Amino acid sequence: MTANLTATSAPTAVEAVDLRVTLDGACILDGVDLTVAVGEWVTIIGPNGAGKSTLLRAVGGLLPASGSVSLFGTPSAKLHRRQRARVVATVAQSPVVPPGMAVFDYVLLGRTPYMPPLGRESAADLSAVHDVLGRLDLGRFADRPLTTLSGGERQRVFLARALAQGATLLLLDEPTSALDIGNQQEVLELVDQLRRDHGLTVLATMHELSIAGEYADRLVLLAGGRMVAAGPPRAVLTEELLATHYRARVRVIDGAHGPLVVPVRGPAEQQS
Ligand SMILES: Nc1ncnc2c1ncn2[C@@H]1O[C@H](COP(=O)(O)OP(=O)(O)OP(=O)(O)O)[C@@H](O)[C@H]1O
Repeated sequence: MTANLTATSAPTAVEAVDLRVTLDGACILDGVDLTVAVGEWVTIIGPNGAGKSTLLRAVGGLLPASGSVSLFGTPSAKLHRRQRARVVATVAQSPVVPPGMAVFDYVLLGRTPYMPPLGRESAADLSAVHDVLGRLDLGRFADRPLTTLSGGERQRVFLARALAQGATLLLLDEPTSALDIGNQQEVLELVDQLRRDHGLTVLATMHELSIAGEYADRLVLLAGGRMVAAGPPRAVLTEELLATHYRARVRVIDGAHGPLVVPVRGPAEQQS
């Protein structure tokens, strides 16, 4: 089991203990302990295949895992699907977009946990969607097919659906992977603002290390299904840890909002 990540005595949004996931006979998560305080932003980093998405999905109850997960003090196993959906919203790496579906209808899907089975949306559901579209400056896109939006606009719609769900824990799997650098910053600033305005808790995965460190309160470094480091960005984004676990040659520079990780080439003789 890896070291516990408990950093504060604040109420916890996520408490995962000895989380293990085996898929097709392969051990993908190998005993991970993770605590995320209410209102905190924790980002999971690590090389390709480290188990980042698997950890996020296990926390969200989207795949079977052994060990235990509690969400806001309630064992996740005791939450029915609809109850869990009111607490935690997941934005997948590439959400499936039903062809031709308009933005409004897509965001309305976020209200499913509040609708009776086979029932229709209520006035409160419609009002919640209008509200969230307004807050995210998406009102003008309401009738547009989602597939016609740009990557950045679409990412805002995915967040809108998660917010319409009313959940206070956001699980974001590489929320910026399809975005240019400007849109990356815009989307992450938006998440941070929503976090501050609405007391959301954020657990994300990310490959952009400098950006990960600028926005997260704490980073978790996964490698081979194990947590190999965790703590404030300055403690995790070190040249030594990144060389060991990413096999990356980098320089880490002090930035105003956290360490900045700059990839550097090796000496010329090593490149031929
Ligand atoms: N159904 C499955 N059967 C066997 N192995 C699987 C299955 N699903 C995922 N894996 C493996 O689990 C490992 C972890 O996958 P995961 O997607 O969690 O990694 P990741 O850290 O998010 O990777 P990336 O950064 O590339 O997105 C990978 O080696 C992947 O091939």
